[in-house]
Amino acid sequence: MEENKKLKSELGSRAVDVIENVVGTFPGYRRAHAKGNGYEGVFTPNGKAAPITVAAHLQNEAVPVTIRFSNSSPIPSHPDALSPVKGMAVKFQLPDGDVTDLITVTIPLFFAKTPEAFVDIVDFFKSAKDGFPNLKELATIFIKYPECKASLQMLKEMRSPASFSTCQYYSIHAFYFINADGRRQAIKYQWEPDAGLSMLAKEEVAMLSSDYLNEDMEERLQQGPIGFKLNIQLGGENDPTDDPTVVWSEDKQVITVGQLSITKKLDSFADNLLFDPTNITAGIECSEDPILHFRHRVYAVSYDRRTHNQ
Ligand code: HEM
Repeated sequence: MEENKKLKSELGSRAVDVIENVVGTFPGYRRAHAKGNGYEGVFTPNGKAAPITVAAHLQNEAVPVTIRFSNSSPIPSHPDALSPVKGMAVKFQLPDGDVTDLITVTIPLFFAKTPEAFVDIVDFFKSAKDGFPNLKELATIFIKYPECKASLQMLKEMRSPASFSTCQYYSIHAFYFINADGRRQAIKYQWEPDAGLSMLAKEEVAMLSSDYLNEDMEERLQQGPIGFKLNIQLGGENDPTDDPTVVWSEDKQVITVGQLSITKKLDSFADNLLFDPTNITAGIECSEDPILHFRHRVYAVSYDRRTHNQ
């Protein structure tokens, strides 16, 4: 048991090491989603989740939130347009003083089903990054991990968004909601933008500054708050709860459970905040997804290094 725990913890460091091997080390920065900005806002639940979860922020009382929008790249100087997947991390401050996190991205599925697959696949990108993608190795990756193809294909087709506020964001992982009777319901989260979806053509992106997303948010916030609906998708019997490489079908029941209103950019954003997808409150449980649990260890390693100026 102890041995198993140690191996798992080592794999967490190994995941951060492989990222650093591919892109380099940027002391003080997150090892993924390195460039981002903080905002504050309010989340107002509409009570529709109350029959299926006792989670405090999903009842009837509005709660303050801290939000971090980010580029997915581990390179902090990467221009916004070069990093099509965007992140939205939300920390809800609960009435009892506790916090709960919800981390989402603009792609609905992930490329790895297990921690080992993540390490192998990212390791492969080292050869691609050196300018000589080893095609034999790529073929081996596809044979060993065919499930990675769907997300890599989607990634290839993704365009840069007009704004952080015009993207739909997905939790990718499933979670369980637990109600007052102890009943469990599998769910996935989505943030739906009030502004609607808007992506840019390649020619439009070429005209923009490397920091255009931050500038866009500042301009929009001068006009008023930025809104998102929090939706949950209810999982059925055949929807996998342990596999982030698979999306649940679109016709699944989707319920809006609350409204986020982002009001202000945080000037002195304490970037030593840690958003952890397994940091959840009573009424919510992690699914069996091994990637979800692995992220807890990886983020702790990244946090430890960046807060020790490594
Ligand atoms: C094996 C899988 C994954 C690994 C190894 C990984 C790695 C990392 C690392 C090292 C960080 C920086 C953590 C920190 O220093 O605070 C990070 C941040 C982040 N990751 Fe992941 N990640 C994985 C899967 C995912 C998935 C499936 C999502 C989809 C929701 C995701 C979304 C994000 C976001 C949005 C952030 C930025 C959070 C913030 O703003 O603080 N990651 N990831």
